[in-house]
Amino acid sequence: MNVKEILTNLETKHPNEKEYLQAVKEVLESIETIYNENPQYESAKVIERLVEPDRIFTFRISWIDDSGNVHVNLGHRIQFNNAIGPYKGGIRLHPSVNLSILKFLGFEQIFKNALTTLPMGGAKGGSDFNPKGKSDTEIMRFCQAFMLELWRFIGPSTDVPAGDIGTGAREIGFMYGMYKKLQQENSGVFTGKGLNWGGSLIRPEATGFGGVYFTKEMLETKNDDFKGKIIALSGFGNVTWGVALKITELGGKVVTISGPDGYIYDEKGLDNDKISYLLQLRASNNDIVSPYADEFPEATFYPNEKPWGVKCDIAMPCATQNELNGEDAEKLIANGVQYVAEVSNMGCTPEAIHEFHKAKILYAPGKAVNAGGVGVSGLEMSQNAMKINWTKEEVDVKLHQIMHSIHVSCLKFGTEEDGYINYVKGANIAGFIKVADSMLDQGVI
Ligand SMILES: NC(=O)C1=CN([C@@H]2O[C@H](COP(=O)(O)OP(=O)(O)OC[C@H]3O[C@@H](n4cnc5c(N)ncnc54)[C@H](O)[C@@H]3O)[C@@H](O)[C@H]2O)C=CC1
Ligand SMILES: O=C(O)CCC(=O)C(=O)O
Repeated sequence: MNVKEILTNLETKHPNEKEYLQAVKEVLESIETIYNENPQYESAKVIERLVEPDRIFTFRISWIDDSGNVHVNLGHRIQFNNAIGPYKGGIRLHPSVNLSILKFLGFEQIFKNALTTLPMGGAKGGSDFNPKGKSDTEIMRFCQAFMLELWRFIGPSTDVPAGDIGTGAREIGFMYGMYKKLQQENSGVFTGKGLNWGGSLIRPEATGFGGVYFTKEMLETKNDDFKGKIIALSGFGNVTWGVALKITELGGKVVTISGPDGYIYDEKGLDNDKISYLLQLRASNNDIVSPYADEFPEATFYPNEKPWGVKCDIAMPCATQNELNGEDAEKLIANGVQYVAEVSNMGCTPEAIHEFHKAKILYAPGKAVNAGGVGVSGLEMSQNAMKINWTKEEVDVKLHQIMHSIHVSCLKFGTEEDGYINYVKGANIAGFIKVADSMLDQGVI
């Protein structure tokens, strides 16, 4: 494989898809050596087949707001690769959604899902619908209209969507309700469902909890733990909530959260009441974090700034892609950061990752750190298929096993000669080998 040549071809074909090209470049650079050492990959054109989605569905969504006005949005589902199992991945509802963003997310999802040890292929979907300021009935009408198009392409053994930015239990409920009405079946076609109708315990917490379990293993490579550590988080959504909850339980202190309007510094740290308040803040649909400082006056709100200038031991981006850049990384390093665990998908830019690697700071990518979310989605699928419910403890044990196994894979493929762990390389190689070998087994299709 000639990485440069493949990237040049992709850039020519998809010139405006910068996030997708960024995600592909990172994976190709990580796997280049192992790929070229195994000529069977080249002769089966594994990479050329892997970098293009199996198919993309794009559709118009028309819906009516509470005042009777008609709105039109675009919806998409990218079914990227199903070599190891049914297509699986979340649905993002955010005005920034476009094909480049969904393709990068779907591409990352292939390797992430492979790392979980469970049989799930990679997919992603979403719409440029903006949930900000919408009423519950408007969200319901949008979700129903979205599903009116998507239902024909998904199914419990074909493609199983779930949540992502802007899609939580409420939206999954509305989408699942419409799917069921159209398909006339009550099956595990979504994950992240409500507990009363087929959901799994711990799925809401799973991305955050899994991220913390993975970070705990990173710390343990240096005989370290969370006790007394200062942690900077971004975002205030589902993932930030789960991460904050588990870190606090393990004795760490979360001092920042953030939103598109700026960041909050809370020197005393988030306690359980403050963490519960995050759920309220997210459910308000205003997408601003500043009300936290009104509710808890000991905290300070810094408008239009990111949280990466504060002094912390561990940084965990939890909001969106490319939210931590090279300059942010330099600031974190100057302030003594020791570990960076990316919980958002592709939260760090290539320049930031370069800075962390150069400074030998342990940095792990989203596809490893946040895989607990889709991991527990896989466990939800298993429970649905068996028509049983596991207890909280049973799910949590399995989530620990999944995160431990991902960490072991990263060590196996990412440990360098001097002992430094390159988690990017480790996660990409481990995920790639499983998918590529499955593609070889199944012939050219
Ligand atoms: N929900 C899940 O199970 C999983 C989520 N993730 C990733 O975690 C991240 C957060 O997702 P959730 O917490 O589920 O979503 P959410 O909708 O609950 O929260 C998203 C947070 O990110 C912030 N945000 C979104 N877009 C932004 C932008 N353009 N600029 C600044 N802030 C922005 C929002 O203000 C909010 O605080 C995303 O990168 C998502 O892809 C990854 C794995 C699973
Ligand atoms: O639970 C899932 O199926 C997917 C969650 C997700 O979208 C992700 O891992 O980025």
